[in-house]
Amino acid sequence: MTTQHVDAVDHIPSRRDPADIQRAHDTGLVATGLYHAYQRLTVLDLDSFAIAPGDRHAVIGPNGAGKSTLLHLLAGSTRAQTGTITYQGQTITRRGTAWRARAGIGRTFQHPTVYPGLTVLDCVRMGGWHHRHHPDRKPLELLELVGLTNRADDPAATLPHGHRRMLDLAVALAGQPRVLLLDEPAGGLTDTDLTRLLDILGTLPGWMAVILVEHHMDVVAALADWITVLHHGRRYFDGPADHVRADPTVRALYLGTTQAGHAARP
Ligand SMILES: Nc1ncnc2c1ncn2[C@@H]1O[C@H](COP(=O)(O)OP(=O)(O)OP(=O)(O)O)[C@@H](O)[C@H]1O
Repeated sequence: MTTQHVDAVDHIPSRRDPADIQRAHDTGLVATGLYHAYQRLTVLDLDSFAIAPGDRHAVIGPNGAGKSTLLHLLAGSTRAQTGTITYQGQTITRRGTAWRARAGIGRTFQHPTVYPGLTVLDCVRMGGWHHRHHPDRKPLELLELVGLTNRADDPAATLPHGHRRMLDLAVALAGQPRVLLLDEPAGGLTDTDLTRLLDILGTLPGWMAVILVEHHMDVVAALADWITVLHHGRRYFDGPADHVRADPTVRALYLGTTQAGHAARP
């Protein structure tokens, strides 16, 4: 792929409506001036990123674009080197993952791991420990949701990859997130689990904000109302999901074809 055209694009501003951004500032999750580098490699350089309750926001882009890094910074598992993150109007830039999880920022992982030695059911209980007196769904209900009822008493470490991914989702939901960060939830799923995932995503409560990092475009299409395209850590494009998915430049960039170097950015 010819990337010169893309590399020349620097800090495309978000097209989000200022009213939506204000709503995100007041009630959602907002990152401003986020920058992260590994040694001398800049992996994320975003002027702003905002999500309000009820938003369904996908982040797509080629491998290495910085998508997971953005989720790590929002979840607190990686400390932002520069920038500010606020949640419900409060600055949380220096808060750790446990604080953010308790506050309502839940996540799944690109490479889900399980608590060693715990059963599948206990993993879900652990995910909801901070709501144990007021669970909105019982752990067994969540296992039923993700299709793992018959594995409840098995050691979680014995689950195959796709089932670990579904368990990871149940663990995240047990934490009753108000903002749910999903890192490639469809990766490696069987068709059956993929169908189940789409069903689950379709039933998430309307007030929940979801940030979806995903390569599987059917999943993006099913969930997202807004898409940000990252490339080399920068916003290459963002807009309503149907506009972004139809855009030939984005398609070319995302698919890694040579057209990306020649098509004009809209
Ligand atoms: N711990 C690390 N140390 C050094 N470089 C890293 C580290 N984690 C990520 N990177 C690099 O940062 C860049 C962005 O990685 P990131 O995982 O955020 O990309 P991504 O868009 O999620 O990619 P993918 O779609 O392949 O998961 C990549 O070049 C990656 O190799």
